[in-house]
Amino acid sequence: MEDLVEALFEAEAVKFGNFTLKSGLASPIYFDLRVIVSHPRLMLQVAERLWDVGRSVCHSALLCGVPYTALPIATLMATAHERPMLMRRKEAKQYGTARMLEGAFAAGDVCVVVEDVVTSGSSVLETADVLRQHGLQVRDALVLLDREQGGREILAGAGITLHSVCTVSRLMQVLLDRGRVDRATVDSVSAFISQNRATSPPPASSPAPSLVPAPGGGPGAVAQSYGQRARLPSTSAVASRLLLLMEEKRSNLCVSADVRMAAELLAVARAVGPHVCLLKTHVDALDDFTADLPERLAELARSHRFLLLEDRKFADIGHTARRQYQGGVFGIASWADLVTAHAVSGPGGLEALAGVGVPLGRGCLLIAKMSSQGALTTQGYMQATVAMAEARRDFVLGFISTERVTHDPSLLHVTPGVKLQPGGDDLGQQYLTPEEVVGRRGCDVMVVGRGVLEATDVTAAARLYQQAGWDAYCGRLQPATAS
Ligand SMILES: O=c1ccn([C@@H]2O[C@H](COP(=O)(O)O)[C@@H](O)[C@H]2O)c(=O)[nH]1
Repeated sequence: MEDLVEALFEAEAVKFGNFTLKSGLASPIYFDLRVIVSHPRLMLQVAERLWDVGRSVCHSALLCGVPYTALPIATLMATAHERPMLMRRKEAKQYGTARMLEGAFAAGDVCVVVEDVVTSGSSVLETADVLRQHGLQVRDALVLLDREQGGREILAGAGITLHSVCTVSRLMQVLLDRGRVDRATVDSVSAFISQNRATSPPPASSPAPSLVPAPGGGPGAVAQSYGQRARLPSTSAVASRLLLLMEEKRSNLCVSADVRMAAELLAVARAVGPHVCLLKTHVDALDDFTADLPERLAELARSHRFLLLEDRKFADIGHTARRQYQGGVFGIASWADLVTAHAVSGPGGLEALAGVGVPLGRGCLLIAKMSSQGALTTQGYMQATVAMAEARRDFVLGFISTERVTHDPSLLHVTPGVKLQPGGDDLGQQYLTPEEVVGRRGCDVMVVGRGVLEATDVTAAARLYQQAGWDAYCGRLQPATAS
């Protein structure tokens, strides 16, 4: 191991100086393991040492390298030890199969994640999430270098054991013993490491929410209670209504009542009513919609204290969207507290919807990031959606999204694709757990459809999800605000 550390130093994979990290922190040490592709012997050495530390968990597992640096390393391990490999894409292909994961596997297969450097563990978690969403079991990750900044503990919390070839303190000791660095450098690195330990992972593709202050100061959205957020001056009336209701009912559960018949819809509303803050409908998918249905639903919503969300996903030009919202056989604006809309048509569509909804006290959730595999909601699209929401704060109370797209605590994140077991369906739906969505990603409301509807006891299933969602929420609060 000592020789490997020195070889990494020689290859300039470890550097000392003053570096600004992606997070904005100034660090006295920098690891750039990408350079090892130019050193074939070193590559082989790294792959062999990783195999050594992971031998007991790798011998019957698939291997998957975190893109990109660990991809060639995992390839060397897989070929040398004849283990099948999987390749995770960073972005789904925009043509052909649109797969996020390449290679052959079956649900239940065990896969070991391979990574070059672990800091908070977020890159390993991103890859593990994709693997788990495809039904694979991920229990172990191998890493060349553990920076000892909280990644091991965070991964353990997600059920993943980290096996490392080397830690940063061991690496510094080797370099000191071999006269490659002086004592002052060792001390500054160790001070930096101990002062910059993560306690929770940042959500995928964005900075750690609990560390980001809310606009105007104070803790970020994730650390504040629903009740506190309801009372912020920037929170709209309709968002505040929902947040207070969530606090009062101790529920961040939205059941998606995707049924075919009106009687079934009413039965679901009755069965889950006490356990939800929102009931989501697709009234255009009912075989027997009648004009009296909305009032019967609204009556149940009043008696059980939940709001109605019609998941209409408006996407047309303003002139048409206005008619679809206000008129037609469904008369959505007259009964749905909230609706969903795509940002794809630009601000005109939203303006038209707001023109109808605001005078009626209604709200809108803009669709920022869909749950389905290969969704075209890219980072740029998500940012543009947030900008559009910010311009119509009187109407837009938040987003439909599988991750937080803003740290503003007065905007809500409502997340579909939730089940107690991660996985997916055969048409691209992808499921995350309540703990992942609410606890780790910091989303606010979880949308559960088939997870509840396909249960033999719908009420008991709703109660179970309500508890899981609430526990995940309490777990992310600052101690002073947890209830
Ligand atoms: O990105 C999205 C947006 C909306 N949905 C809707 O949520 C439910 C999910 O149902 P499950 O049975 O839990 O899969 C469904 O009504 C979708 O239209 C979504 O899944 N993803």
